[in-house]
Amino acid sequence: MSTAHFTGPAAPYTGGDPYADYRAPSPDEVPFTALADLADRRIGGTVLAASDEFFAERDHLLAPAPAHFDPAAFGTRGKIMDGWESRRRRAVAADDHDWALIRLGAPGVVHGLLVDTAHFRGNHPQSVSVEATEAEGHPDAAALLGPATRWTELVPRTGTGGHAANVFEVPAAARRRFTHLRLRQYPDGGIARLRAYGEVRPDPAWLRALGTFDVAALEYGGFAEDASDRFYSSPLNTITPGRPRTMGEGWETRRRRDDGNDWVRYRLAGRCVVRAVEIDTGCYKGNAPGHAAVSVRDGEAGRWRVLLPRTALLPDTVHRFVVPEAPPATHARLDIFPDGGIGRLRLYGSLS
Ligand SMILES: NC(=O)NC(NC(N)=O)C(=O)[O-]
Repeated sequence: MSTAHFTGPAAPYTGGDPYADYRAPSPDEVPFTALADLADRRIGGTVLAASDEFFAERDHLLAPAPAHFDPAAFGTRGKIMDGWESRRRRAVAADDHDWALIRLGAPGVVHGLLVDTAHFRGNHPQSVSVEATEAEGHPDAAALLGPATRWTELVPRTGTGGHAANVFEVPAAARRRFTHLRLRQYPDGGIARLRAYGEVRPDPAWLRALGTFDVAALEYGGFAEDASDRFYSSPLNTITPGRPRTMGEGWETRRRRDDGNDWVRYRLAGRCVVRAVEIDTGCYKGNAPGHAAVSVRDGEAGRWRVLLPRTALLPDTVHRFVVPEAPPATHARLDIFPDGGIGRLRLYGSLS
């Protein structure tokens, strides 16, 4: 069964902060939003095709930042909207709709979806549905829309609110590995963002062929399970691809005023042996941690064993450490002393 939070139509924008009357459930009501967004552009998600994008391009759907609204921005086609927006259909039949095809950045099991209609007030869809498929290789839009593709329903056609976070839990029967999504909006309208929260399931043959890879990386099935502090940014940022370009693209904690230290606990791609550790304090110049340590654990109940003892860090630096002899591990823990920012943590190793 799908859990829908229908918030109804939205009121017109009357000035001031456009998010002041945005409707969203609290994070406690939708725990799946703490999982990784498998459609995220930063790990390779893309919108392959859409039936119509007259008012606003489909690519906005997967932008990582919340949708922006400038009341004064008009272009030659109408109001400039930060989302995917189709034209108004005329002579609408019951099943008429617009659609978009999304390739997930990382294949995986989707636990819940967010169809965000931020700033679409009089022009949000009346209802939406989402399906998913698991495809081999790199099918294009024509192949995905062909008769050979088997689609599984994640969200049945459900009423959507305007200027709201429309969240849907995926039923247990549909919690399988998928590579692509089809988002439909009935009969037409605008959607600011689509997020597909879940667990990454990489291709095991690819990991076997790689041999040694970053076993903490989100794209290979790593995850930041817990952290001492999420004040400025998410610890998930530390395991995303590439180097951080700004402080906002890493994990930064608030200034501690006690004797403790900040930390992140990671679940690794599987049971692995780590051979090399990379700690990147990229972009953290006045707020890099003084020191860091890395420990690993084998299984949920395993004992933490030190992989990299407490070591001094420099600001804005990629630090590389070869690990002499590491035990097999399923989890890792990064401790920073006392607080500060970490751009990336890379744990190079192989599945054991
Ligand atoms: N004010 C609007 O946004 N109107 C139209 N949309 C855009 N983007 O201009 C529409 O008809 O939905």
